[in-house]
Amino acid sequence: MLIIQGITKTYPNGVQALRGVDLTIGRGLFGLLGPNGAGKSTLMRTLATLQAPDAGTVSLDGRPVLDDPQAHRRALGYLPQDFGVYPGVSALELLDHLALLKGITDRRARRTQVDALLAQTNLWAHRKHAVSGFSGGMRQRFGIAQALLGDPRLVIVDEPTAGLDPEERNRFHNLLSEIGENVVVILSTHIVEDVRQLCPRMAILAGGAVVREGVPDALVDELHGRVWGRTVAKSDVASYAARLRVLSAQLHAGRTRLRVLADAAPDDGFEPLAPDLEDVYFAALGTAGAA
Ligand SMILES: Nc1ncnc2c1ncn2[C@@H]1O[C@H](COP(=O)(O)OP(=O)(O)OP(=O)(O)O)[C@@H](O)[C@H]1O
Repeated sequence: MLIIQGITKTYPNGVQALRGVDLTIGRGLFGLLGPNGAGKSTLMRTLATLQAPDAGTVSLDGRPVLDDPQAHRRALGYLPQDFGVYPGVSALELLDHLALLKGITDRRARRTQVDALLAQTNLWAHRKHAVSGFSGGMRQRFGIAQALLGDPRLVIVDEPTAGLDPEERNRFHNLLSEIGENVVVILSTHIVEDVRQLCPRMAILAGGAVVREGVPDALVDELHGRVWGRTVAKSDVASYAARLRVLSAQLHAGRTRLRVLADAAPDDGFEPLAPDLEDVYFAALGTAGAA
């Protein structure tokens, strides 16, 4: 169990990236959803003990994390947003090296673990190839292999599926959900679909604060009867947006499909829609999604 209380962070340039974040996160995949700049990476780096917050506490299984980062790091796996690798070094060599850095000094134990992780992440056949030449999906799977070194109790993955093609993304999802059976996994992302597919619990972060938290299906149910749709001419979108709470405005065959949040049909042209997680996301952000 990971308990985050009152985490705040203001950068030296005055940007208040986190404004008192409280979250309690149990075993399994937890989705942390938020737009660019919401503070997700700042929170992930804080949990990874790579930067200190101005205030707040974090505990993992009852033990304080920020007081003793060194000890905590051994229980932690982290796949950062930008994962750099040394050019020309094979997956096997690099993973072995990272295992050593993580304190797995016994040669035999290290080899056993490295081999098992390369197999688990479906990279065994590529173990002698340079990671720098891997495809995006293989690289991210390697990122998971290194994050799992040392059997961490908490695994943090920051925007891991950006740039992956659908097949690679699927494969990566399966790997993540497998891992989530045993440990706390925090998946930070701006992709609603990732959270919908993978996470039994989630939170939405916006402007450095948690604006929504819970079970995705329950959050969707709360919007039942409040989401309305209408197809309009592109030129009319602005006038609808001025008087209604537009959740999203998406082009469809040259016209615009509006999804609106309202307690009753705004006018006769609107039909009731089944809410989805994207509606929850945009309702929480209080802004319209991309047209
Ligand atoms: N080192 C830094 N110095 C100053 N400001 C920063 C720094 N890192 C992040 N910020 C600012 O803090 C805010 C939160 O950034 P953060 O990277 O945590 O958000 P994010 O939700 O992860 O977004 P993204 O998906 O774009 O990474 C942003 O306004 C960002 O510009």
